[in-house]
Amino acid sequence: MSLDFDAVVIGAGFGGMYMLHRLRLKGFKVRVFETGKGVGGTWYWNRYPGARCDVESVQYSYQFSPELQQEWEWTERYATQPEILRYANHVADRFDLRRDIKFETRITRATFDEAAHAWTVETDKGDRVTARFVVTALGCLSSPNTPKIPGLADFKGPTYHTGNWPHEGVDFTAKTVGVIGTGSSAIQSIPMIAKQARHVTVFQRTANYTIPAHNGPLDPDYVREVKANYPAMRKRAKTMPAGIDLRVNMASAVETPEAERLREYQGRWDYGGLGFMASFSDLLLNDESNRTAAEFVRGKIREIVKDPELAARLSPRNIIGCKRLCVDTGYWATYNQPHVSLVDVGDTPIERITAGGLRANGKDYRFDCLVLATGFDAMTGALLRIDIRGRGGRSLQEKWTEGPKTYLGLTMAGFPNLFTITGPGSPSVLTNMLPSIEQHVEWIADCIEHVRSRGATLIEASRDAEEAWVGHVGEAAGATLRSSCSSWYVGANIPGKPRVFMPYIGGLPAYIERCEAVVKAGYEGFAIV
Ligand SMILES: Cc1cc2nc3c(=O)[nH]c(=O)nc-3n(C[C@H](O)[C@H](O)[C@H](O)COP(=O)(O)OP(=O)(O)OC[C@H]3O[C@@H](n4cnc5c(N)ncnc54)[C@H](O)[C@@H]3O)c2cc1C
Repeated sequence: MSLDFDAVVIGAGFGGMYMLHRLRLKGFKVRVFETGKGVGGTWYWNRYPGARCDVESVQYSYQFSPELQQEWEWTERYATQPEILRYANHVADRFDLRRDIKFETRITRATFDEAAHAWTVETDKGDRVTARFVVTALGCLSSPNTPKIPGLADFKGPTYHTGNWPHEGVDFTAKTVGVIGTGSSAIQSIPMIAKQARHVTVFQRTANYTIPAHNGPLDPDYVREVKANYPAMRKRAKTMPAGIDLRVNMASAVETPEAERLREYQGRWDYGGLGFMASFSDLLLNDESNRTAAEFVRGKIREIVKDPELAARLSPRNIIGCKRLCVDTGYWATYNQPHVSLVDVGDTPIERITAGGLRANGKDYRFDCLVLATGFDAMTGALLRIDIRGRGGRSLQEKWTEGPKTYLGLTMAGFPNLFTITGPGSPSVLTNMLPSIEQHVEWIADCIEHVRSRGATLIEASRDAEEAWVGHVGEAAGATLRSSCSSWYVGANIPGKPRVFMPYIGGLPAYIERCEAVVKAGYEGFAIV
């Protein structure tokens, strides 16, 4: 059987773009399919006001190409969505990627042919192509979650989802706006929406923790230093649990005297960003330690928000780090403005959306525009929207009824020749995603090359290897406070989704070591045919 492609890659975000480049370098014939009209993935879709990265720009960059690193100039400590999208387009131009990407085409089905050792992939545009390998680069946060609130279709004004924002932008001037959600996208966008809107009403189910970004222009001396040391930074990223240098303080919060502990938190707060969670090494291991950090942030909310009753309602009650920590610019202070109000819908959920607003707590709230900052069906959502059929016609949906099962977050038993970039069971969303993506792409490309070099046509994870890895992922999660906490990491935001801690929490270095050991042992846990 002659195949159309060596590999089909699904998605043209940072994962799919690098996968295409890497496989091409090895001489493979590749076709990428992408739903959007352009490259960039997350940064193509999430165009809401205030969207920006929470990992510093110089580190939220590809690290595989020294030339790319030298030529690209980031302007701010945390780049905005338009700047990151420009970067993605620059990468596509530099490596001439577009000629192998079919845009505006969604993959709807992928079926494994056991006799031919190949996949047949079908699209919503009627394409039907065959390939030896399929690599999904669908993203962990790419399937927007629209909650099933009764009456959503009754709303007469415009409704916007932060994860699928209109490309022409939205002008909220003189409008009243209702925002549902207080996750990361809400925390970034509410201060910006409030700058334009006549009134903003925020509907909050769970208060969230956020740390100031202290964003600003990049100091040219700092950029020069970073550029001079990029190769070292790449190596170092892979030795850090989160894929970035958060300057982890190895001390325990509870064993540190209070004055010193508060100094550490204050220093991290003043510096800003995700490093706050690295103030002490046991914040996610010990309830008491976690409480000291959580209480520090609650104290800050009380300082910033003038109305004590409002400050109390904005103060999170769950553990800090339950969800990915947010990084903001002026979030808490936004609530001091008279035209911004907060409605709690945690204990009494929204009853229904109405033609002119919504009804909650027995009260009607009216607004012109509705913003759904309601997040994503994380990690598995985009994969399960494709009808993927492995051996015996068995679907991925059937395989994952009790939660996702993978070997290394990269492959699945029963689904030969299929690879998942940042799949469930890999560190992915718990890290700076760029080094995680690069490590996956390089591992997958090497693996495919290895199969070819053996004159083989099939590689498949064994059930035993998969079970052992799933067990290890669960054990690692169980050792932290995160596993028992209600968040999208465990699918808690999606009704009916199995409650399983999906990413691998053991850290990037341990994960990379395991992936490399598997290769050294001759692709241990795999059958190569
Ligand atoms: C608002 C926001 C901010 C973020 N900030 C950070 C940050 O600061 N640091 C960080 O490390 N990570 C961040 N992330 C995570 C971010 O998703 C990753 O950093 C990275 O962009 C993921 O790249 P990707 O290529 O894996 O996936 P994505 O960028 O999600 O790309 C996946 C692509 O697959 C396409 N696709 C999906 N299904 C199909 C299909 N069936 N057929 C065809 N195409 C399909 C989608 O259209 C999309 O373009 C953020 C995520 C969001 C949503």
